[in-house]
Amino acid sequence: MRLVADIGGTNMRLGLAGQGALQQESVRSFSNDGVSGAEAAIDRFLSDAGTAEITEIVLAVAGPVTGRQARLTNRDWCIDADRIAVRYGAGVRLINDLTALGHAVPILSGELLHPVCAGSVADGGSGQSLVVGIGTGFNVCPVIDAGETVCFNAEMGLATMPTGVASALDALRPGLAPQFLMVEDLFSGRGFVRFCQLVGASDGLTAAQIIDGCRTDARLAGAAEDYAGLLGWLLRDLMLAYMPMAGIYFAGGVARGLLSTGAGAHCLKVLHRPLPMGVPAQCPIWLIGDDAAALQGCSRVMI
Ligand SMILES: Nc1ncnc2c1ncn2[C@@H]1O[C@H](COP(=O)(O)OP(=O)(O)OP(=O)(O)O)[C@@H](O)[C@H]1O
Repeated sequence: MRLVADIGGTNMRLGLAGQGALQQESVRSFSNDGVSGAEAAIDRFLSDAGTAEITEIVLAVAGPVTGRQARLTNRDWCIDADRIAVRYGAGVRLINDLTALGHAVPILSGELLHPVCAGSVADGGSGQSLVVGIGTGFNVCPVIDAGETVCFNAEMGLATMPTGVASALDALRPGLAPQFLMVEDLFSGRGFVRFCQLVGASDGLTAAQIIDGCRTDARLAGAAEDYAGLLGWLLRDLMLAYMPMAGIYFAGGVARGLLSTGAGAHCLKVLHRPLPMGVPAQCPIWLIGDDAAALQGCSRVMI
C-alpha cells in the first residue's frame, strides 16, 4: 500500500493508493494550522485509517525539492525523506506539488475537470500542456505527452513579475507596481487579498469572502475582474515560454474561486490579444475542480 500526500502552504491532503490508483474514499484533508507538522498529520491519518502496511510514501510538497529534502515556500516546514523512511519503514519519494499535478493530467476527466475555454488544438497541440497552480503560492508544471508523460519541475512563483503584468498593475493604480515583485506576491491567496485592498474594494476580507461577495458587491466583482485581467497578462508570457497548445490546466484554491465568478472572461480577453509573431493564444483551458488531483499524480509516479 502507498501513502500519498499533497502538502501545501495552508492545506494538506492525504490518501492511500494501490496498483497506481488513488483510493478516492481514503482521501482526508487537514488544515496545516491544526497539526504540528507533516509527520503529525501522517500519524493522525494512519491511525484514523487503521492501516499498518504502508510500504511506499510519495509526498508532493509546495516548494523546491533538493535531493532528499524539501522546504515549503510558504510555511516553515522542512520535509526530510530519509527521516520519514526510517520513521515509517517505507520507501519515500518527494516531488514538487505542481509536478504531481502534471502527472495527474493524463487521467483527469469527468465532472471534476471544468472547461474554461474551448480553444482549438492544432496538430494535437504537440502534446505540450501546462498546469498553473494559484493557491497559497504560485507555480507551474510544463507537461509533455509523447507516449509517456514527462513533467518538468519549476519555481515560477519565485520569478520576477513579467513587465506586462507590472505595467498593467501600474495602469490600474499608478505607483503601486514595485519593480521586483515576485509572481506569487500577486498571484496567490495573500496577493489577491492585497490587490483588492490596494484598489480600495475590500478591507479585512479573506480571499474566499471576497469571492463570495462578488455575487452582490459590484466593487468586489470589479476588483476580481481587474485581477483576472492581470492574470491574463501573466498567461501571455506563459504561452510564449511553454506554448502549451494541448491545454492549460488551472488548479488551486484561488484559481477555483476566481474562475467560479464571471472574472475568467477578463483573463481570456487579455490572453487572446494577438501575441508576437502570430504565436497562437487559443489553447483549451481547463479548471481542475478536484482538490485531491495531486494525490492521483503521486499514485502514478515511480518511487
Ligand atoms: N473560495 C476561494 N476563493 C479564492 N481563494 C480562496 C478560496 N478559498 C480559499 N482560497 C485561498 O486559497 C489558498 C489555499 O489554496 P490551496 O488549498 O490550493 O493552497 P495550498 O495547497 O495549501 O497551498 P500551495 O499553493 O502552497 O500548494 C489560500 O490562500 C486561501 O485564502
